[in-house]
Parts: sequence; structure tokens; C-alpha cells
Amino acid sequence: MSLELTDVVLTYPDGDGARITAVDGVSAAVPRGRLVGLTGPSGCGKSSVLSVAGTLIAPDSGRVEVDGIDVTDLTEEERAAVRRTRVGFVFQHDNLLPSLTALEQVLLPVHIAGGRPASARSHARELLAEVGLADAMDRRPHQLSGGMRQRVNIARALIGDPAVLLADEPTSALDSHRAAETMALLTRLVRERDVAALLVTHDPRALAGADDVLSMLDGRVVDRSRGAVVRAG
Ligand SMILES: Nc1ncnc2c1ncn2[C@@H]1O[C@H](COP(=O)(O)OP(=O)(O)OP(=O)(O)O)[C@@H](O)[C@H]1O
Repeated sequence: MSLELTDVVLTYPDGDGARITAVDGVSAAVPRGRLVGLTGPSGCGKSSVLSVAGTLIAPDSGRVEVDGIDVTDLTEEERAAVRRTRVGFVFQHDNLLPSLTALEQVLLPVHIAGGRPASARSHARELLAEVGLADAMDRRPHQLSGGMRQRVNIARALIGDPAVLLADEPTSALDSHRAAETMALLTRLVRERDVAALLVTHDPRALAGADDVLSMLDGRVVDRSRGAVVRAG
């Protein structure tokens, strides 16, 4: 299993000396090559689950395994190393830097990690071609459509060949056509690159592409359905 959460509990301080339980005993498993959707009303704990899965926050209790590594008891520095080498993130907004070309955006994580951009360059080109941007590698964000910017974002999340891809509302800023295109692309990449993907979304258009869907309410998973059931319904 590439991503496994077992009985995860996460609380936050509520500002009055008490604590809010945002995630209340969530278990989820995502194998490689599968895309699992995580949905539910605002405030139910979806983003908190994603933050725990991405090792950004350590849970109060429970176990988190990323690419076969139990990260539960690792130090912050060790968790950051797992995150850097094994996890890719895609957010709702593309967070692209205005002055960089598409190719430079995809290479940015390599620069930040102190890697050798020269050897990563051909990999970045390949990824951009794979997301349909072979002819747009030298364009800056203002020269790209919303859907194209999101595809740069996806290529950037995959530059480190992560085992786990975490996506937070990747389609909600897109029109229906672009949303469908983005989901088709994500699903294809998850299969081809054998990545375990967890996708947080309110967007039924995005859930239609998921293999399985977990529905949350008040910090708990209250329903687990096969994607096919959601598609049929
Ligand atoms: N940093 C924080 N400090 C305190 N409480 C928080 C913090 N982050 C989230 N919460 C609370 O935890 C609960 C779960 O929030 P979370 O953002 O995980 O839900 P969500 O389902 O992703 O919501 P949305 O769909 O609106 O993004 C909410 O009650 C929220 O107010």
C-alpha cells in the first residue's frame, strides 16, 4: 500500500484552551495506480486528512504510512525528507510564479531540493509533453489558460517521481470542460506512473474519475463507495 492512514485523530486548539477534533479516527488506504476521492461538507476534515497524509501535520494519534515508510514517529526533518522525495501536491490554485516559464516552474522543486536541474531538464520536458504542453514550455503563466496552468501544476507535482500524489480541489477553479480534461489527465497519469492519489474535493465532476470515494462528516468517514457506483448514481 502506498498511502495508509490508520485510526488517525487530529485536534487543533480552539483558542479557548480546549481542542477541536478535526479528524476523528479516519482510516484510508490508497494503493499505487489508484485515485481515491475524499469528499464531504465544508469543515468535515478533508484538508486536515490531506495535511496528515502529506506529512505536513503529525496526528495526535494513529498511524501514517507513506510509500511503505511509517512516518508517525519521525522528526519534523525526517518527515520533510519523506515529503520532498515521495509526495507530490496539487492545489486548487496553481501557485505558479509569474516570471517563470512552464519549464522553469516544473524544475523549481528540483532547484529547491538542491538537485541538478541539467539532468532534470529532460525529465521536465517529458512531463510537460505528457500533460499536453510540449508547445507551451517557454510560456509564462499569463500566456497560459487556467487549464494549462493546472497542467503545469500537475507536471510540477510529478517531477520528483512521487509514490503519492495529493490533490486539494484541483478542478474547482475550472469550467466543466477544463475540469473534465484535468480529471482525465490526472487519472491517466495515476495509472501510467503508478502513483497513489488522494483527491480532496467538493466537486462531483472530479469524483466521477475516482476509483473509490470516501465521504466524511464531522471528522469521520461515513461512507465508502466504489467510483463506479458514484458514476452510475
Ligand atoms: N489550523 C486550524 N486551527 C484550528 N482549527 C482548524 C484549523 N484548521 C482546520 N480547523 C478546523 O478543523 C475542522 C476541519 O477543517 P478542514 O479544513 O480539515 O475541513 P474541510 O473539510 O477541508 O473544509 P473545507 O472544505 O471548507 O476546506 C474545521 O472545524 C476547521 O474549522
